[in-house]
Amino acid sequence: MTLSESTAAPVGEVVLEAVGLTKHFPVRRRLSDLFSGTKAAVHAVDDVHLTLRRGRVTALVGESGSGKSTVARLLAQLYPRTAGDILLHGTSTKVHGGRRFRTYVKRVQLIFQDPFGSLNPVHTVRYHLTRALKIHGNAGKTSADLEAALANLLTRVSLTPPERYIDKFPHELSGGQRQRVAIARALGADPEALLADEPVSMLDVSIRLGILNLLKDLKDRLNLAILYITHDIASARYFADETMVMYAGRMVEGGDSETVTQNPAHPYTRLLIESAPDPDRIEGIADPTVLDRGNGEPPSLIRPPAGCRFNPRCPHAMPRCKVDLPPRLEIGDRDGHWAACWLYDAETVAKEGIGSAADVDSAIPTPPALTLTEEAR
Ligand SMILES: Nc1ncnc2c1ncn2[C@@H]1O[C@H](COP(=O)(O)OP(=O)(O)OP(=O)(O)O)[C@@H](O)[C@H]1O
Repeated sequence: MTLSESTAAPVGEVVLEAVGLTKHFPVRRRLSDLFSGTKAAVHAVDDVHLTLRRGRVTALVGESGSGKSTVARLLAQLYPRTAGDILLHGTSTKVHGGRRFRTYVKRVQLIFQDPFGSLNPVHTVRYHLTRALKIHGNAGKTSADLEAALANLLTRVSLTPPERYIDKFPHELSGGQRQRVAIARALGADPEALLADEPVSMLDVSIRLGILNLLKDLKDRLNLAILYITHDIASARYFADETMVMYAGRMVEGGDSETVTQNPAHPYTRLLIESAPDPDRIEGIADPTVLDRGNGEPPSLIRPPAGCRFNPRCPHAMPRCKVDLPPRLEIGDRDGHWAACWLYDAETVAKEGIGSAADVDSAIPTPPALTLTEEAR
């Protein structure tokens, strides 16, 4: 088997789309819920729209609990969705295990954050990769084909020479090498899309950039569509073509990565960037006053706030923000840059007059240029 290097599909071709994707996890009912007839649920993901294209990385950024991993698991069809749709090459897909699931995961592969947990400690690299190749029909017909395919996979993730790694057990490898094996296993399916859920967050800081560079190389050579999930918005600027920001289960801003990270529009994105570790700030840690200005904690997802979910923390909240959910509004600086924020609706601002987008610029100045954090280096 040879991996389909730079396959014939054009760069930018849409592979996977989330359309109004929603996931509510039911929570155990209390006695009072029984009497009131309410069904409590964690609103983990609400009305998410995103598009993954060949040869492009889309970053999904947000703080812990914002729903990023749930989006990845929904796209991987590991969870049934509450509402919305997942389109693979424009066709609605809903699979529950079995052959249809296998056909789906051949095209869409998930890489987990923990390379320790995702590889079985009692099996060698050879076992893990052979299994992936066989399951997805890429092992060839002869043992020589299989050996060539195994060597090809290990070479593709820069574990060379392959014979040095092929018979090792996971515990004999470093964290970075294990993550490379996990990526090679995903490539064994010869997929079109990779869903990378915080692929470097559990790795030693010194090897993170190597794994991100590997994914970038795979994107280019194999023309893969990559979803890169991270809480580190600086690495999104470095690695992703497009960045989407999530807050409390909803998308709040999106656009090309350079614009979203250098000219963020949504007050939440600005706070996220200001609170990102920055080597230029004292000891490289976040300025504690920054998030204070944002007023505390993310909201309960069992009873999320009405209107914009960021309104209780937003220093610029207007009365309408507490009532009406803001739609995606074009910012106008770059094609495709949008924010779900009433500050970009001239009519609302004129009527409620509390703080226009221009006022936000002076109150929360556009943060300084983001550099790749020490963490991601
Ligand atoms: N199986 C589940 N049952 C109930 N609630 C869940 C389940 N999985 C996730 N949640 C809740 O859904 C919300 C979103 O979680 P999710 O893991 O998707 O966020 P995240 O942004 O990926 O966070 P992290 O970066 O910490 O992984 C959280 O409130 C979480 O507690």
